[in-house]
Amino acid sequence: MRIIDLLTVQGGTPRLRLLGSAVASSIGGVLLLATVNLAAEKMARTGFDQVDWGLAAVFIAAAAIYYYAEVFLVGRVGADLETAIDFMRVRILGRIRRADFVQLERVGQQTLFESVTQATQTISQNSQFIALALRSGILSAAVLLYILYLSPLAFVVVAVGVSVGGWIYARLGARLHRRHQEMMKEEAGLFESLSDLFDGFKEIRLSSRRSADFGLAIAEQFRHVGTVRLDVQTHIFNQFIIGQVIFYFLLAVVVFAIPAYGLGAHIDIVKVATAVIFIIGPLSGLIHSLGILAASNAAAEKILRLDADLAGIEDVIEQVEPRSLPSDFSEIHLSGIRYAYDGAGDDSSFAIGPIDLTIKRGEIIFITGGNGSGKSTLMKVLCGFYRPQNGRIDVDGTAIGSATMRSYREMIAAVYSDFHLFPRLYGISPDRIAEAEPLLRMLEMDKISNLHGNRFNRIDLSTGQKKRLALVVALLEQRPVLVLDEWAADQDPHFRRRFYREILPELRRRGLTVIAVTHDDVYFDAADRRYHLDEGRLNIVPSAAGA
Ligand SMILES: Nc1ncnc2c1ncn2[C@@H]1O[C@H](COP(=O)(O)OP(=O)(O)OP(=O)(O)O)[C@@H](O)[C@H]1O
Repeated sequence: MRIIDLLTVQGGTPRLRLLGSAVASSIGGVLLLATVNLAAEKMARTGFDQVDWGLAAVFIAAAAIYYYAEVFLVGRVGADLETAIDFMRVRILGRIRRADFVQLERVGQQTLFESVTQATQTISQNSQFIALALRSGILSAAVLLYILYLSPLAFVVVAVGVSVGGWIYARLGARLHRRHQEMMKEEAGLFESLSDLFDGFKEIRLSSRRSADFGLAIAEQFRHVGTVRLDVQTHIFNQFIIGQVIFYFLLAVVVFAIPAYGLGAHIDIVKVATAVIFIIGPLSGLIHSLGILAASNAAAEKILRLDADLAGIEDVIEQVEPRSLPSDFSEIHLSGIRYAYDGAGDDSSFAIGPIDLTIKRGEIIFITGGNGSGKSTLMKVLCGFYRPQNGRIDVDGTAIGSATMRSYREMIAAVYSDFHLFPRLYGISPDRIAEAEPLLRMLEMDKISNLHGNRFNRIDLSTGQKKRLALVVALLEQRPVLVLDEWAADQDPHFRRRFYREILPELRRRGLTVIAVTHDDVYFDAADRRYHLDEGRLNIVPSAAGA
């Protein structure tokens, strides 16, 4: 059971603890049953005005054992599962941070999101059902043993009845499970349509025909999901009723069929019937919780599989002792770099290279090229996210490999075209935060957003404004190399001019090396050199033509 694997992920002995308390709870339960049966039998023999205080004391003790074992069991399972989930979440987040970039892209955000949020939620919401299933299973077995003690024949009858009933119930459950899966699929489709509604709100509002058409389609989807859900509810109800009928039928076998064959004289029918009535509770609990347990188990499987997958795609640079690079560099050299998506040699996949490029310290280099020519891909290779299949990157003659990659990445700050602005500054020491003010002024953001401590007081900004804040953060990192991917594309003409004519020269004065992807042909002269990418091939543009 994957849910139990999840429980034991941190080591310790939760299995034993659970089993111990489930056994204690079951002993308490059977003791309650046996005491009531014994007291009833005694009363029938000695008269109804006689109270056996000894048995009453045993009953209270059994009730206390049952109560405390149950409370411990349910509480403990919940606590153990929450601890395990917290542990797994932190471990998975750590693994995501250390994962190989390309392989993480393949895992996809959806899987990560589902496992870290929805799957963990399913488990923690249903933790009590694990305890219930365990306790109900053991208690049912204990009551069956009690019936065996009362009469081997009654035991056989009840065991066969329970097995047949269980089989019918499980068959119904399998059908229910299939319908449930269908319902989940339909609901996922509905969720997608709702996302369309929010993401495409503007487009929908702009066209009344699209809006009406979309409304009809989504209403139809709602109707369909409603029908499937009703069908699932009917299956659940049917299963419940049939389950109850099976038990009553079992009771009827005990009180009618056994005496009918003249076997009643050898069996204490009343005690067996009481035991059968008693076993209905734990058996229904077991069957009910098994369905929910299956969902928790599937969720645990999802989490554990993601954890294992992420462990398998840990970036190699995390597995080796990092080596530092000299703090001052003179040049970064890319030689014979070739990178192809989806593995080398696949003709259908896009590839860049072979690329030769030398970037000298303090230079401003522009990379230009049409849409899909490979500019962002080159930036990802340059930043060390994509490992080229051929070629190498050198810093002052030192080849960048697994051991030096971390130090190499530490040289680079970047604002990508699909940048993310964190509302908080992470990894920037408090004494550097004071340097943010002049940077915010330089980027004309000081009147719009400021740092309060290490947090921006506003990030509900336009894309161009957010990019300016992202550049502030990149500059606060004080790395020698700055990579900008179409940074100026979202800036207004005034600020675009300021960026190319004032800010870039200022960054050059500060000694930064800037590699910028740009389409702004008016300002190509702001670079020391310009390279043009054409279907993955990089060519220098002679300065007379470009700069
Ligand atoms: N993760 C990926 N897997 C496979 N192919 C990809 C992936 N990302 C990009 N590509 C392909 O690589 C090619 C180059 O993409 P890239 O984003 O580098 O272009 P670009 O020059 O930055 O384009 P744009 O100017 O439109 O931003 C495209 O044809 C794209 O389909």
